[in-house]
Amino acid sequence: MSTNRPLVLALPKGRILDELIPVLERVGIAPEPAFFDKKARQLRFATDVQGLDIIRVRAFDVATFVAYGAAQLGVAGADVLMEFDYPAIYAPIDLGIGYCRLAVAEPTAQARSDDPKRWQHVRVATKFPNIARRYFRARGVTAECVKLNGAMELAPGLGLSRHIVDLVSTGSTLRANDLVEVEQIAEITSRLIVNRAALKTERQALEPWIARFREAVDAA
Ligand SMILES: Nc1ncnc2c1ncn2[C@@H]1O[C@H](COP(=O)(O)OP(=O)(O)OP(=O)(O)O)[C@@H](O)[C@H]1O
Ligand SMILES: O=P(O)(O)OC[C@H]1O[C@H](OP(=O)(O)OP(=O)(O)O)[C@H](O)[C@@H]1O
Repeated sequence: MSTNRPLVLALPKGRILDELIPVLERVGIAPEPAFFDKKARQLRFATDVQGLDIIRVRAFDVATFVAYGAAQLGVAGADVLMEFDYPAIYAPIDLGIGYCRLAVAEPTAQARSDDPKRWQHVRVATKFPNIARRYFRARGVTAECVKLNGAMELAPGLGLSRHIVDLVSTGSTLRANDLVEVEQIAEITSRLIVNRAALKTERQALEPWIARFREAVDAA
């Protein structure tokens, strides 16, 4: 079965976007000019490909749009995919962009005497409570997670938690806030994601896109 509605590709509006633009070029998708204007209020964009639109949403919301089938395709960080763990999402291709790592950090002074092997119960401020809980549970540690949407680095200094779980790339945010990475949870890159049900019902339309993204990554 196939439908005539346009395919929707959900892309994150933040930092991954700059790295995505050359990938889109290699795949052969040219969005309408307004897509490149970060100040534009438009959220849905036509492309030079008939029957393919792009939506620009928050990084976490890419996974939600694709999981619910509102978008058939998307690009999401492995951090977002691990946090939601949506069974409806298939993530076939590592695009090799948006590299960072997910880590446990704590104040530099605390790290001098703290021994991670002795942790039994930790309170953690994080944007990723599910990942953090799973990670600590696997280590036999009970984690009480305080969900924040940003600026986790403030939490230890203000007594909200002794540890944070956050994304780190250059490490400059940790350094600027007197924190140090003590454990790495996962290496993160962004993936092409596909709604599993759509892959069955709209296979003919979707499979060529998966192949083109794969070729674009192999050619990079
Ligand atoms: N240093 C980094 N910090 C945060 N995210 C990074 C970093 N490097 C790469 N990433 C990737 O970028 C994604 C965050 O993208 P984006 O900048 O759009 O979101 P945000 O601005 O942090 O969040 P929001 O959309 O809620 O404002 C992460 O999910 C991760 O996969
Ligand atoms: O190691 P670095 O290169 O310093 O990058 C890490 C920082 O970048 C991210 O924050 P972001 O800028 O996305 O803001 P947010 O905390 O509001 O999401 C992340 O949450 C860290 O704070």
